[in-house]
Amino acid sequence: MLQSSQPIYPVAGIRTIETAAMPTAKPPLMERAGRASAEEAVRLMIDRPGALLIACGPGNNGGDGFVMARHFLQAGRQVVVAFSGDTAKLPGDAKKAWEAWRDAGGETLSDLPAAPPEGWALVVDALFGIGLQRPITGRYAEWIRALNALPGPRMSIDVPSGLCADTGRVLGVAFRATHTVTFIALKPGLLTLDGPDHCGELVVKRLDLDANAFLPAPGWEVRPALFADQFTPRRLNAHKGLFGDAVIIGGAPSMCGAPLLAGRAALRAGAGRVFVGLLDPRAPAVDLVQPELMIRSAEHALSEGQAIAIGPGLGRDTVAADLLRQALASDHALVLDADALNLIADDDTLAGAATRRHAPVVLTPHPAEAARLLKCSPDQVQQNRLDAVIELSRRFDAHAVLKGHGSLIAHPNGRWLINRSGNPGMSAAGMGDVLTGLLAGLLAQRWPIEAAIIGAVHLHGAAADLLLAKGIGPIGMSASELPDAVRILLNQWVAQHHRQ
Ligand SMILES: NC(=O)C1=CN([C@@H]2O[C@H](COP(=O)(O)OP(=O)(O)OC[C@H]3O[C@@H](n4cnc5c(N)ncnc54)[C@H](OP(=O)(O)O)[C@@H]3O)[C@@H](O)[C@H]2O)[C@@H](O)CC1
Ligand SMILES: [K+]
Repeated sequence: MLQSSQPIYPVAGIRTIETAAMPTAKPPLMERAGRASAEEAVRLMIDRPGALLIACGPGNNGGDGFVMARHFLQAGRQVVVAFSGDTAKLPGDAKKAWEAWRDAGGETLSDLPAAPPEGWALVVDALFGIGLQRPITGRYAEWIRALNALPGPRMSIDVPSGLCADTGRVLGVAFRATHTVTFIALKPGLLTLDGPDHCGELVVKRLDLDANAFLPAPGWEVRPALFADQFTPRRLNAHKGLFGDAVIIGGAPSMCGAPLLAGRAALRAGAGRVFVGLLDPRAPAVDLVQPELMIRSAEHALSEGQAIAIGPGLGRDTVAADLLRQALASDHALVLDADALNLIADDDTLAGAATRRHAPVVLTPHPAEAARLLKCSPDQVQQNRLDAVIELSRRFDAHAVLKGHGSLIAHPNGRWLINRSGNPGMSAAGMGDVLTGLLAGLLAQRWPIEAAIIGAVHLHGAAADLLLAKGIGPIGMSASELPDAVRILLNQWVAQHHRQ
């Protein structure tokens, strides 16, 4: 079954939902959060006898930890709680949770104890959640480093402490969880930049709240269910004309590999025909590995096709700029990648032509290209990837994909998504060209623009995950291996969808 997508809220949205739900919530939300954490912890401690350690912080995240500790104490499990703050300064709900823990007979240590000889059954991080305001220093930083050094499973409550829940940045130092239980809904920072490295396995506990009923979700996690409408089985009486023509433009001298990779990906995504227009006058007339690709001069190829992707290996000279101008003037859906993005970043006239286009435009930058387009540094883009992709989409009135782990997609209508497929095997040359080709291939088959973008981004990562599962990578995974995996997945998903 194709799992449905989950909503994503920045911290401000989670706060709005909490504030609306809190007055009537029975049992209170913190009780639900502590209980949900305890249930998840039980699963992680199967076959792990002995004590668990819960490190509690000075806010409500710590409160969740005290509730969780009380559940284990009452169930007769040995649990050790460390809290270095002043209980008198705990916020209301957390103070009640500490009192209930104390009244149940729980003891609170003011420093981390030494681990028992057999190790902890589980280490729980209830130090900071969505209220983290600044980099962690001093005693809390020491605690996090010490906890990270412990063997065995490590669970974070709501957010790994030290991770910014909105951006995925590490503020000072962050707890490295093997499991994270997050409440109400996903948050962007858990899914992009350094978030996935710190969350481990991520589980959402909704606390019996329907978040969308309180506040419509601004963002969504990418899942195949979002583009499954396009999974049409092919009629027996099909012919290539039904599946459209994709056009890839690029390949200046010494850079022909990039558009050829994109072309192969477009074929594997199912395009009826793929034209590759190369700028290099001495380019080979045929791709001997993929002779189905129809290699043309760039000018010639531009007159073909239903969907155009321009940029892989394009170069930035006047010939390239002129081709980009022609592509922008066409009526077709247009994917801009690599040097096409760099040209637009450097030339206001080209940027204006991209922004004013009637047919859809998709920008697919990596962080450095995004920085050039936004006239800032790659670091600034990475500091807040979500804001960056939304700003790109707004500024160019275009669809934007910001690549990198936890790729982000923003549409001109304001909707955004985060993709979770993919792995470090994709940190290799040519992977971006494959994404560009997939997009062109799906657009050529007349997938609606949003479905094509979401589908291409997800397939791209899922194909790499399939290779990884077969032992092909992450080390040494290469871009030319991806298109075959894309084909397998796409056919599987279409068949699966029609069996349901
Ligand atoms: N609200 C609800 O309904 C529910 C909330 N729930 C739970 O509450 C969590 C949010 O709780 P929260 O708002 O109290 O924030 P939290 O993450 O505990 O941290 C705030 C404390 O940390 C401090 N502090 C911050 N940064 C610091 C730093 N770098 N270094 C040192 N101190 C720092 C900050 O101090 P201050 O900035 O005021 O000096 C304040 O004392 C949420 O993630 C979920 O787990 C669930 O129970 C469900 C219901
Ligand atoms: K935490």
